Amino acid sequence: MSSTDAFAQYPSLKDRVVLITGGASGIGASMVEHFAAQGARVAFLDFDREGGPKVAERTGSLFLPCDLRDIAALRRSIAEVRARLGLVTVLVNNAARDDRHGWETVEPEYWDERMQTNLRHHFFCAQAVAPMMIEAGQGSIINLGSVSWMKAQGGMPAYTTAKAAIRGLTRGLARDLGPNRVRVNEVVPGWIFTERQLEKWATPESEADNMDRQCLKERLYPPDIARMVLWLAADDSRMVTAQHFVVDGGTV
Ligand SMILES: NC(=O)c1ccc[n+]([C@@H]2O[C@H](COP(=O)([O-])OP(=O)(O)OC[C@H]3O[C@@H](n4cnc5c(N)ncnc54)[C@H](O)[C@@H]3O)[C@@H](O)[C@H]2O)c1
Repeated sequence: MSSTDAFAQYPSLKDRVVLITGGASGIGASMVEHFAAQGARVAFLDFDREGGPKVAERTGSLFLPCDLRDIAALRRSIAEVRARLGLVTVLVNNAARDDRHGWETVEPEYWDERMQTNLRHHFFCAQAVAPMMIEAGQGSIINLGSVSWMKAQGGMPAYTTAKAAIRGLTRGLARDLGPNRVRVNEVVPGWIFTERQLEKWATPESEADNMDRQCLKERLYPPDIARMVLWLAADDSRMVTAQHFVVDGGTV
């Protein structure tokens, strides 16, 4: 990152139990690092058995291997987080996969798998942690959306459909859980230069096109998202719920 490495410390995050999905790489790994640096007690679920242990070792966090498409496994993992760390009061629903697919070739099985990867586990993780948040008297759930559908981006209709649905999930759950002091918000990343993006999709042309559309003429990196997520998790945002926050350098 070209900006400062200094970032805010939130006293309310110290010792808080935080659960992050997809923490083994990319934006999720940065969030694990940022929450650990706040003194939070962090657990993350991911099916990457190579990357997960490295992030866990670097940050002193708890890595539980889990394929989030398997709801029974997800529920077992979250019960284990509770047993080992205590009541989860911050959930970041981050895991997803932006595989490209042509609209002509999509079959029902593929469509369903895309929903399982990009949408379904967000709800079931929230369902599993909400009772802990209610017991604790507070909670913050942060769902990761995407600007792709807002920009009418093509080439991955199942992904953009799932990501658009994150907005509805966020607002519906915010209404249901608000009386119990559980907040639900969405962070919407623009194009964030993770290893996967650099490896898979970044070309000089695509980057130049994106930079033309950004007001701020710099690349965005995972910490730019992690720092917005910290604020939404902390008590500093105590009356903020049912909202979405776009972090994209001002893309039109
Ligand atoms: N990078 C971007 O430009 C960008 C843009 C818009 C939105 N987002 C969103 O931000 C979030 C993080 O994206 P990223 O770029 O860091 O992605 P990434 O691919 O770098 O990391 C995603 C992580 O989720 C894990 N994961 C995926 N499917 C899983 C499953 N079924 N079970 C368990 N773990 C699984 C992966 O192993 C990986 O560690 C996603 O929700 C993504 O849609 C990213």
